[in-house]
Amino acid sequence: QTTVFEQLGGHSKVNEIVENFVIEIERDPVILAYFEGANIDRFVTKLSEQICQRTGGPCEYTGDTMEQVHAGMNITEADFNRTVDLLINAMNRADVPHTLQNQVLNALAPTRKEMLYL
Ligand code: HEM
Repeated sequence: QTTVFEQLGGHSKVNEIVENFVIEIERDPVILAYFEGANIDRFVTKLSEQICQRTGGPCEYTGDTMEQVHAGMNITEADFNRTVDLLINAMNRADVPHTLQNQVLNALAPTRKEMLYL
């Protein structure tokens, strides 16, 4: 059976989603505020790895834990949901079909409880 990663179309589509996601973040003043001082190149690399790994692709996530990364940001539920909306916009702009979008979101959903209100 094929993985979600394969159904997406592999690395190039994951990279396209993440690049679009960064553009969406840059357009959203509320979420952009969290990224002041962040290393965007590193964010792109590590998030791509993580999406690849969690969707069943041939990658190993080499970044810090979700708790470590997001600690001190005090991310609210509303801002978490707002960020998910930006990711959905990014996937729409990358022409990812909706059923597949849901599978990507399901693959990332477990991270939610690892970063809220830390
Ligand atoms: C779908 C949920 C999310 C996932 C899977 C995720 C994943 C990641 C990953 C993989 C990194 C890079 C880790 C590293 O550098 O080792 C990162 C960094 C970051 N994330 Fe998230 N994230 C999520 C949601 C959020 C939300 C909701 C916010 C804020 C509203 C946020 C703010 C940040 C910031 C500011 C950084 C950069 C930290 C720095 O470079 O100092 N993330 N995230």
